[in-house]
Amino acid sequence: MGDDRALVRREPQPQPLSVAHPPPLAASYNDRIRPLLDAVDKLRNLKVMKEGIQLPTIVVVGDQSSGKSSVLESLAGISLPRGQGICTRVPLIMRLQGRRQDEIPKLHLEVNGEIVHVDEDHISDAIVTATDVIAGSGKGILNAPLTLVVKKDGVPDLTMVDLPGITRVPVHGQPENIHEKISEMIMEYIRPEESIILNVVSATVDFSTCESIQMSQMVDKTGERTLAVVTKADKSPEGLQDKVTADDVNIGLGYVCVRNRIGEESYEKARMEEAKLFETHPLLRNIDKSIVGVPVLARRLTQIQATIMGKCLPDIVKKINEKLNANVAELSRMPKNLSSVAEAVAAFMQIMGSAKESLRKILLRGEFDEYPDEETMHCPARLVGMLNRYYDELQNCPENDPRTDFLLEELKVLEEAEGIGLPNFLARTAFLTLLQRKVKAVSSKPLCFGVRAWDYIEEVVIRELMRHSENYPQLQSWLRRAASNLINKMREKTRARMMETVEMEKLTGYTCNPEYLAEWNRMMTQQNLFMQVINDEYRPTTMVLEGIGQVDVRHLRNHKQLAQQAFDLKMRMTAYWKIVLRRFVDLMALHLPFSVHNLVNEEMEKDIVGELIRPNGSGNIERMLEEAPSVAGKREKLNRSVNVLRESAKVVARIVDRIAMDGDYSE
Ligand SMILES: Nc1nc2c(ncn2[C@@H]2O[C@H](COP(=O)(O)OP(=O)(O)OP(=O)(O)O)[C@@H](O)[C@H]2O)c(=O)[nH]1
Repeated sequence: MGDDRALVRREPQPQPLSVAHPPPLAASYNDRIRPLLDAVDKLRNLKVMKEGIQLPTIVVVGDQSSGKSSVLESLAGISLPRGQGICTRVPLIMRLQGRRQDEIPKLHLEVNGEIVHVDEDHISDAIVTATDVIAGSGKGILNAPLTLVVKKDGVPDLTMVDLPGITRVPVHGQPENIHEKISEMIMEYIRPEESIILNVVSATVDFSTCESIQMSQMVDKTGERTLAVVTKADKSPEGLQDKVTADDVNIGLGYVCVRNRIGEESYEKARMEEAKLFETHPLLRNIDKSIVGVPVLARRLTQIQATIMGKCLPDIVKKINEKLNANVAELSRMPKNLSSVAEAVAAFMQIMGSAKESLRKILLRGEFDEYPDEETMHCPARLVGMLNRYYDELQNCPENDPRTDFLLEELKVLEEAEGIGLPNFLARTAFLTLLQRKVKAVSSKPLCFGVRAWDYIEEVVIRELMRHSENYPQLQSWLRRAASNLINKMREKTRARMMETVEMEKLTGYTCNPEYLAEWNRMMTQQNLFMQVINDEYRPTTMVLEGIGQVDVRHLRNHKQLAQQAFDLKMRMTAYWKIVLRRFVDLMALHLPFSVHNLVNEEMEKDIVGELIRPNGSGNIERMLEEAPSVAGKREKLNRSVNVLRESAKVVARIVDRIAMDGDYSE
């Protein structure tokens, strides 16, 4: 943008005079704070915020016509654009710097990296022109800041960001979603903890209905970083004192009531009128003098600014260093350009090697230092959780509830298995028949569990392979497919193993676990009581049996003869069934780590590397030789970011040294 555009002639304006005589703060204080402000401004110019490092910032917000521009004009002693609709269409970073009285004021704008010098009379037009350059000449808004530097006698050393005023109804030419876009922009600026919110509200409205107040309450509930400037005290003096004392809207940093310049008044006249108003007006003169007037506002802002800077600086230094180290480390991990097939194969083997090592750590050894906060990657613990749920599912299978129709099934099986023999001799076939039915009822569960477990392992394996191959995106879809095929094979092996287990359990009832006999004996001690209940017609028929729960045995009074044997059969099966279920779970608990071990240590290499290098392969090795544009882009971005952070680290190092020499800045 050229100077000629900024220097559009207009009617001469009344000469803006300094905001306060004498200057609001002692010169020595300004001398001390200036370097800190310069350092933060330099960091802002370096766009360190794009690196995710927040800077302490005073953000000016307010509803439309709240008097936002007038407050900024009062502080800077210059004229800002005014007009219909929104004038501020881009964030305006205002850097105010005090000068000696004998120095001539200097103003310039920084537009898209270019400096445009301008004089006080034409600053308003220059801002309008610069805004058009940045955001186009329509009525739209854009989150691309414009910087205005004002070096002038009597202005406080302050940097503030002025944002578009909140408007509800779009005027002609404004986009329909203007309200949403402005709100988004405001929220982005006021959300960081490092931002101080300067909320401009008019004395003529109820504060609780102000949208800017409602927005700042969303991000600063206690109000500890919100300061309210109440404008138009002259227009609506009634009840103002009560409003600011009651503090219904939780403004933690307090209120400052002001009366801005009206019409074409000079700034000096405006300050005199303001002082007179708060001295003499019957409704305003009793408001505490520490919360009225533009000079007080200037002093409060510089103090707050110094405090927040002192508070944030150590954190900024820490974050810059952390980010710099992380980016340098990431740059060093970026792949070199590969120039031959041999180099590509070596690079691929390295990917496989490091992925395998990570998988050994995560899946087998349970070391999750790479994912301390991600529970899904704490694999052994997740697998144990899955096994526990699997055991619960097996135990709670409704078909195998021992209480439903207590002993009826046993009776039926015993009747069918009856042969010529001694009456108390328990037929083996009866036991096996029952066992087969029970195993059949749960037989789908081991298979489903196998599928679930491998789904989870697949997620982890693919995630690790993708992480280790992120520098070769051209390989990733093939690698994902190859890993998926391999896991399918593993899943199939587990399925075959589980089917075999189910069949084995159906065929033979055996255990060497002494727990079986101990449990059966314990439960059989209830047999006498059970038979008494069956035989004595007058006894209540519900009873609680250990290992079974509460049962009703009324229906068994018609089967007195076989009931005793059926009871025995039930107790054997109950004791044995626990062993069978544990065997299902234990076997899976041994099978899975063994399979994962094989997968990581043998199958992965055999399968995936084998496929990669087989003759007439898919050409993946050749593809590795061409660097993916996304990787080249990433390298460039990292280099840029490292440069910005190195430069920023130098800026903060200088200021930290200076603070060490001068002492605390926030006094
Ligand atoms: N009487 C009086 N009028 C004021 C005061 N402050 C601002 N005004 C007037 O209120 C109107 C709106 O003020 P602006 O400073 O343009 O308000 P704004 O919030 O920047 O407005 P938009 O840019 O439209 O959002 C103007 O006519 C100002 O002259 C004040 O303290 N007293």
